[in-house]
Amino acid sequence: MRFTSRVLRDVRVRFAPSPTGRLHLGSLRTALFNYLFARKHGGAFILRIEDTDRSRLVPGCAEKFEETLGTFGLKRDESPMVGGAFGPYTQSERGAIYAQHSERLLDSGHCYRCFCSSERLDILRKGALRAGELPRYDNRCRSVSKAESDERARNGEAFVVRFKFDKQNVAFHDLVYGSNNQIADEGDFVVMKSDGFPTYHFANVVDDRLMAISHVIRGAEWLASTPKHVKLYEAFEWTPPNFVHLPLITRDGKKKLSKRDADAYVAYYIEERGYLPVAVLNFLLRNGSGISGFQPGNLYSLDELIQRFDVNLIGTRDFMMDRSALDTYGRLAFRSTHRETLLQNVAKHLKTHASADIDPALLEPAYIQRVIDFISSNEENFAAFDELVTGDFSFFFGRPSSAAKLLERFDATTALTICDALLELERFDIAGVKAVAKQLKMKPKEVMAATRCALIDSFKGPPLSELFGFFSDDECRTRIQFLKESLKEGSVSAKAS
Ligand SMILES: Nc1ncnc2c1ncn2[C@@H]1O[C@H](COP(=O)(O)OP(=O)(O)OP(=O)(O)O)[C@@H](O)[C@H]1O
Repeated sequence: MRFTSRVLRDVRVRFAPSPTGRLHLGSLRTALFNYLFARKHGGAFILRIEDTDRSRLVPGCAEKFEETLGTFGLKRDESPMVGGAFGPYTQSERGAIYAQHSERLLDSGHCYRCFCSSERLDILRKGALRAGELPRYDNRCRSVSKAESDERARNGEAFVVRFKFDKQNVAFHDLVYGSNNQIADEGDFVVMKSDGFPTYHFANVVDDRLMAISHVIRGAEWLASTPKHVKLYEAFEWTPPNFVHLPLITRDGKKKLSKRDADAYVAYYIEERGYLPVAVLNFLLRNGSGISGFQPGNLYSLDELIQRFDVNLIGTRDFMMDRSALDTYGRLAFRSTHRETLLQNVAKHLKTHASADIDPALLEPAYIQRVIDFISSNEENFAAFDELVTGDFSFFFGRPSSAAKLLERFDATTALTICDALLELERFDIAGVKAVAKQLKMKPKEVMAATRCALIDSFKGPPLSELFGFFSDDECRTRIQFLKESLKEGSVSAKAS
């Protein structure tokens, strides 16, 4: 069944992360698809916080999710912070709603209380595993009479609420994966835990219904649980929403990227490394899935992505995280970003990440502008701001901090002699360096290499003539003088101001 790509009525989608860690690239991709779908069809994009797993809560996460979505321009129409007519949008604040709905299914006979101890469940689980089977509850408490169940609950006995799961006729249609009857059959599943909190499945169904969600767009790891949800909708006599499961970003082609992967955090790429958000979004879509006319290597704005988004084009193949592609988009993003914005972002990143004793003059817009012009005039570009702080272009914002690099190629006496001779120059230019080479009876190439290293702490990099054009004579002298001092002290760790 093809999905008609037109403006639909009453489209409401939700991105529903659990606040158990920072947002990672996989979740961001799923959030992006939700957002594109909502905007494409004139609908609402909702953020719901699914915090029913109390044991894994990380304080502050939910607020950070809102901030991160904002950073990427994924504007929420409703959320815990934005508010909205269907709130509260945090599941832990919806306890009374779940209790009331579980009562409803207890009354209708679709659910029952289960008093089995955790020891008994453990024995069942281990027995199944020993037999090479999937653990499955044996539905024992189904046979406890209503009167006995009420009595035991009144007496304060601990219980969970289970749903009578009939796995017949559970097929459903998914807009990406098509007809589906995958099923994780664990027997009658829990809807309310003994701590009074709902399970993911139950809260999800109740909230999606009460929040009038038209399309459930989430990662494919939930495909196998969807039959449970379908059965819950049936029990409530509700029409299920449309299901749109998305392929997952994997670490290695198999394992789903998750909050436990330290280098998968969105904040790491934006705040630490300094990639522009639009670069990350394009990176996440780089296999073209869901985007009409997608050309790899092109950079698309969020508006263009909305225009091109088509749910029928979402493929079912999982997507491996290959970070090397991110730099390509990083470079494209810098090239296409408005100068003013770029300047502000560079300054902001430097203020946070450069060393505390950085010369304030280096943070002036005019200086940053010169750096950017210099880099782009060399047909080069940076992919992320951290290249200006710790990477190939860091020499613009920090002087060499030791003579270690120079000593990789020159012995200390030769290095010192070259520094002394360079410091005698009135002007720093190629002719001056050649004159020094002649005076020291060295090859010009060698003295040029030493000079470049004194200026930028590297034997590679822009032509020396351009470096002389960029740095003032005073700055060249300061850098060479510093190196001379370090060589004299024999120190390799002295810090430049
Ligand atoms: N690797 C992934 N690729 C694509 N979507 C994902 C990925 N991981 C999670 N999602 C989706 O992102 C949404 C929010 O997920 P959530 O915040 O619970 O992250 P999670 O990584 O699944 O958490 P956990 O740490 O419990 O594994 C869900 O719809 C989920 O299916």
